[in-house]
Amino acid sequence: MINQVYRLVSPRQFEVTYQDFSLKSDMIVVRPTHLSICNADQRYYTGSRGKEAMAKKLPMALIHEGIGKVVYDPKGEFVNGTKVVMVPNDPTAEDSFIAENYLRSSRFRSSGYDGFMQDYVFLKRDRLVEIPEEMNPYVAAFTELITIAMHSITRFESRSHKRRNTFGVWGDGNLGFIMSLILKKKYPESKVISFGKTQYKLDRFSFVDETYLIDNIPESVEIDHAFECVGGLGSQYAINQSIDLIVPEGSISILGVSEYPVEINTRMILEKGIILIGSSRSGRIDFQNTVDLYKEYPDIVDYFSTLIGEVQTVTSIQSIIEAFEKDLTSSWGKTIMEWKI
Ligand SMILES: NC(=O)C1=CN([C@@H]2O[C@H](COP(=O)(O)OP(=O)(O)OC[C@H]3O[C@@H](n4cnc5c(N)ncnc54)[C@H](OP(=O)(O)O)[C@@H]3O)[C@@H](O)[C@H]2O)C=CC1
Ligand SMILES: O=C(CO)[C@H](O)[C@H](O)COP(=O)(O)O
Ligand SMILES: [Zn+2]
Repeated sequence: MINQVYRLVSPRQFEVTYQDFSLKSDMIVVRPTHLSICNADQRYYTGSRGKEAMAKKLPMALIHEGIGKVVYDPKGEFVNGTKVVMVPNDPTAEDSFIAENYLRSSRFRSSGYDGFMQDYVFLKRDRLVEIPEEMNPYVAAFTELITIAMHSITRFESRSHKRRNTFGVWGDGNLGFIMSLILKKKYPESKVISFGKTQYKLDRFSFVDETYLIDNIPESVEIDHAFECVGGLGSQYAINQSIDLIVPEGSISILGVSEYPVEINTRMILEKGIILIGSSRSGRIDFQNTVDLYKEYPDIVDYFSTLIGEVQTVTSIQSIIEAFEKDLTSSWGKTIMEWKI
């Protein structure tokens, strides 16, 4: 069958390409229904990813957050119409110690390899996870971002000491909101403190114990473990602030992506014996754990729905551009594309 793939060819410019795909393969065919824009996609769309990376990775279809419906399963295990979340990481090897998303041989969609902006996505059998039939599709669309927080919490749990009285989460955007919410659900007895730059954003974090603007933190505040969900240059300030507020031997999980290296206070990392935990992307197990989380705490999906920002129906390349432009000017939440092209 001939598939249409919508690829970014240069900043703000998409082109359709046609790919022949044999239905005789073992791949499952999924029709995307709801796609969600990540900051990483925006860095390619706007060209801020840097010349070298742009030259190396383009042309490619963007988007690694999305859901769809199964339209063809050669083995018939998935009934046609089954709603699934698609896993963007594509491992080519296994390792007993290194998770699939850290193997250098793995491919990741919309980072040098075509993402979900296609008429149909062809996936290996373990690269999709069924979602609850009745689930809000606009929330389900950004499940991948939720798996990022789930994955980093799994890493934190196996690497940090067990005193978890107080968590500090830096970032008053999408990932900071998701991280704060999951920590509060998983550790109801712990205090969760969210740190941000903008009061009206922090006002949405109604479920945490305390929120602070980063330039107005009382001296008495201290935390056992930190999660940095900021990215860019702001991550430098956030990491250093968390180093200052952390109790010795705590952990700092770093999730924010920075285009350039940032300067951090290594002297105090040493003096306090801090454990730094880098966390990037996620794998199939994190998607399964996230769907299980939706089932265990159905109210969490309602909280996540406050992150639905712009919704754009996509029927043409022009409407893809409109979605990315709206996302750039939106001050809160995720931009979702209803994929009807
Ligand atoms: N590790 C991974 O696998 C993944 C990483 N990411 C990365 O995580 C980062 C956050 O993503 P997302 O939440 O979607 O982005 P957002 O832009 O929605 O959130 C970042 C927020 O942090 C705020 N901020 C800036 N500086 C500080 C500071 N010093 N302290 C506290 N908050 C601050 C920003 O405010 P303002 O806008 O006013 O500056 C913004 O509200 C990005 O770098 C993204 O690329 C995303 C997905 C996966
Ligand atoms: O968003 C992400 C995962 O959800 C990662 O930040 C993204 O994959 C980084 O990719 P790149 O190296 O292409 O910027
Ligand atoms: Zn992402």
